Amino acid sequence: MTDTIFALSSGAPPAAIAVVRVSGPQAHALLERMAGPLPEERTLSLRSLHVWHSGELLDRALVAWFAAERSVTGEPLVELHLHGGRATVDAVEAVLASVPGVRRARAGEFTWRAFENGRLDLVQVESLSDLLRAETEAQRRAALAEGGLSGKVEQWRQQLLQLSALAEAALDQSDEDDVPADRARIDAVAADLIAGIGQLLARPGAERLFDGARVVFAGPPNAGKSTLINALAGREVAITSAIAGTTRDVIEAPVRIGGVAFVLTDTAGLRQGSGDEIERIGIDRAQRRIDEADLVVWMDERAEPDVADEKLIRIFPRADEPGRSDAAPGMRVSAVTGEGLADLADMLVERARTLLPREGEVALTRRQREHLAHCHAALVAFAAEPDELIAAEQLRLARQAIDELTGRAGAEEMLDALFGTFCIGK
Ligand SMILES: Nc1nc2c(ncn2[C@@H]2O[C@H](COP(=O)(O)OP(=O)(O)OP(=O)(O)O)[C@@H](O)[C@H]2O)c(=O)[nH]1
Repeated sequence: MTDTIFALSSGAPPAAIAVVRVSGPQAHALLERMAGPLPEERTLSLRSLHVWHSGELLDRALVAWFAAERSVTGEPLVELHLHGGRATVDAVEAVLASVPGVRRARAGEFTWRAFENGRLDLVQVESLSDLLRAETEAQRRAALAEGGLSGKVEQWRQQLLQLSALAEAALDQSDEDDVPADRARIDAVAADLIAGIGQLLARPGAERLFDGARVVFAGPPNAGKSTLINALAGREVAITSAIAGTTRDVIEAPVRIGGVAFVLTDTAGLRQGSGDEIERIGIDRAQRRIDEADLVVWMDERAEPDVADEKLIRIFPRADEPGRSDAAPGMRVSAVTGEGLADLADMLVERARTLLPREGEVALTRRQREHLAHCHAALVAFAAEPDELIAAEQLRLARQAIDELTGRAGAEEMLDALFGTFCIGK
């Protein structure tokens, strides 16, 4: 029999209220034993909780229970809203744990059960995972929007099933010359699917939102890269010194600016013809970072950047220093006086937003994109395939890709990785 699991789901002690959730076949019986006859379903009711064998009072708490058909886990579920002191929570948990077949939940186990019981599909689990780890406003909104993806995918799956049925019927009829295959309808459904999925694939992905837009600061030794990163980050993240070549490797600082996540990367100064082997390796790495960056803050007024326009931000650093030319290209910035810092921050946010999913729009994670891209490719191959048997195989591949996307066809490793991101009690 399935274990009944419990966990503190919110309000780590000491807190005003600590919610312990209990899910599994014994959940309702446990509540009855502690609190007496079950109150109305899905309604918080005040009850005294007792240790049933000794009669000892555990807490006066708000309790609620949910039938399996209406619970988030798809199992009998109970919530105990306890007074959030350590001793109260410990005492209740100890009583629960003393019952055979009842144990503490592992990380993500409530969500896992919801998935197993068909309450959530994998796309919904991912958006929940994103919501729980959202740290910026943009991430929170995107995770909520992601919730809408599941419905869209289900609609595509239905269309694919319809397409498969049509193609199957056409295959059966192909020997009978007098019955025209419903080719026009097949083409229309396929074209619709290809367009819809293609549109979503063309949008910026969700990973930048969570991983942060990658900004590389590039320029000669002593340009003030590390000092500028520290000023933007509002803390010491990079080593600064007056000795040219201080930053020998790459230092990354995850920061939030204007509600957007960034990773600011300090690179070794791009000095040509450096004699020092270690410094040269640092410079190679810097070049690679520039190639991979979303945005490059170029801090060298004497050299022309070898960086695509759409990711280039040119600044004129250390602008406060006497004798610095007024005619140099780029936005004047001083990490010391603060001149131009707010403008630079605004520009970073503005440029980063063009790389990020638009607010409220569904954005795909890497995993989702991969499966949808497979589905899309199979559909395109299907539409172009004259041989009906090969075309049917392409449709099967498209269906498989969708099923992998929603978790109907399981890839165990991926499930482990995903559920590993949840905390205990979720
Ligand atoms: N006056 C003034 N000095 C600055 C400014 N930014 C940096 N400096 C000074 O310039 C020197 C070099 O700064 P860093 O931030 O270490 O320069 P870097 O580009 O990271 O140097 P490398 O690590 O060698 O590539 C330090 O002495 C800083 O204090 C600025 O805006 N104004």
